[in-house]
Amino acid sequence: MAPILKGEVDIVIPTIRSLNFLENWRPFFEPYHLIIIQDGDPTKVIKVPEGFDYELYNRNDINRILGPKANCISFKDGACRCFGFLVSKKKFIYTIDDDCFVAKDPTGKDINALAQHLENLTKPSTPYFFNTLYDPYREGADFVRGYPFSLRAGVPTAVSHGLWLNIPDYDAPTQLVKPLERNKTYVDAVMTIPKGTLYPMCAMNLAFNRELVGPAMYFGIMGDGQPIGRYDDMWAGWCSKVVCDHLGYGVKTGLPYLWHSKASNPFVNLKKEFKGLFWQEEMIPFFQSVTLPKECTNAQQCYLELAKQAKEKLGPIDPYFHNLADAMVTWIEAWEEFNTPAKSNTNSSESA
Ligand SMILES: O=c1ccn([C@@H]2O[C@H](COP(=O)(O)OP(=O)(O)O[C@H]3O[C@@H](CO)[C@H](O)[C@H]3O)[C@@H](O)[C@H]2O)c(=O)[nH]1
Ligand SMILES: [Mn+2]
Repeated sequence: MAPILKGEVDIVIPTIRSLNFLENWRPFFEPYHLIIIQDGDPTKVIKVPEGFDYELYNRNDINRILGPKANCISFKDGACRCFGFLVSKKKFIYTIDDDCFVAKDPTGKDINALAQHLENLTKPSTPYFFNTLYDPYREGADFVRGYPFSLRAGVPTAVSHGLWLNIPDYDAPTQLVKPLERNKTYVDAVMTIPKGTLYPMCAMNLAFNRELVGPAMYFGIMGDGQPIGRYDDMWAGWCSKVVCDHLGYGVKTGLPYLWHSKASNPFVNLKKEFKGLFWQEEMIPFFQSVTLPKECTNAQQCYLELAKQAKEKLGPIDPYFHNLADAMVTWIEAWEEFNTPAKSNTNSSESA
């Protein structure tokens, strides 16, 4: 079978380890283009398994390409992945971590996670009314009795959030008290997260429509030099959900699963997450109450408005939020620069 939407997808991988996991994904990823963000020491040479089509950026490349704007891209945190979203020219992004492997469905068949994400993204979402049989557009399902006919066309899907077998995406305190917990439950469902409901977005197995929501998929300033780490995907998830709700786009969660073989250390994670564990109790109410003016009609405009409101409402918590709001503005400036047709050549350090 021909690979689905071959020319319209980039796979973005942040890595501070190795890319050996790609061997496991070869049958599914080889037809697609990879954007690899090498985090940490830029002098380290990382090997990309033979046969993959890729471009690779290390910190020196990011600094050279973005100049002063490079300070909006995190160092020593998986948040660096959003540089790949910025330089991509494709409609769809699939992003995955380097400690994730192909999972099996209950029949023992290998799951093609990317294919399921593309299926989710190319079919509508239903954020305004919940369908009790979950995704009505899946084969074998439909809208149940009592579902408003006026809403059955759905809305465009902007985000597809996949899940994880084996090691779940727990915060450090939960990991510490449940070191042996493993997720063995495969739930065969895809559902739209209702309008007005936030969720903890994990970037381990995530796909999105870059044209609809790319500017809102900014992973913040985390890691080296920052008081917080590992809240990158949470921040992007809250921002992008608010933007999707405002613009009338859908966010789905559920299938596909992959197999996460956790490589991060919960004690190290606790140090990185510590402030976030407190701050999230104020960040979330901010996102729950934020409203965007009707004049904001695209993701860039929404995101700049969010930056303004975040500075005003979250700034009093800690000076970090002032810097984060400034970085959000820099990100949009970079997005506009890179997403105008004349500025497409980034000269990555390697390509195949
Ligand atoms: O400094 C770093 C640390 C990590 N990376 C790369 O980022 C991904 C995820 O890292 P890791 O597997 O260590 O993290 P987990 O706790 O298992 O995963 C979740 O944490 C999230 C928050 O960052 C992440 O999105 C979740 O999936 C790997 O590819 C690392 O190599 C990095 O580039 N720099
Ligand atoms: Mn991991």
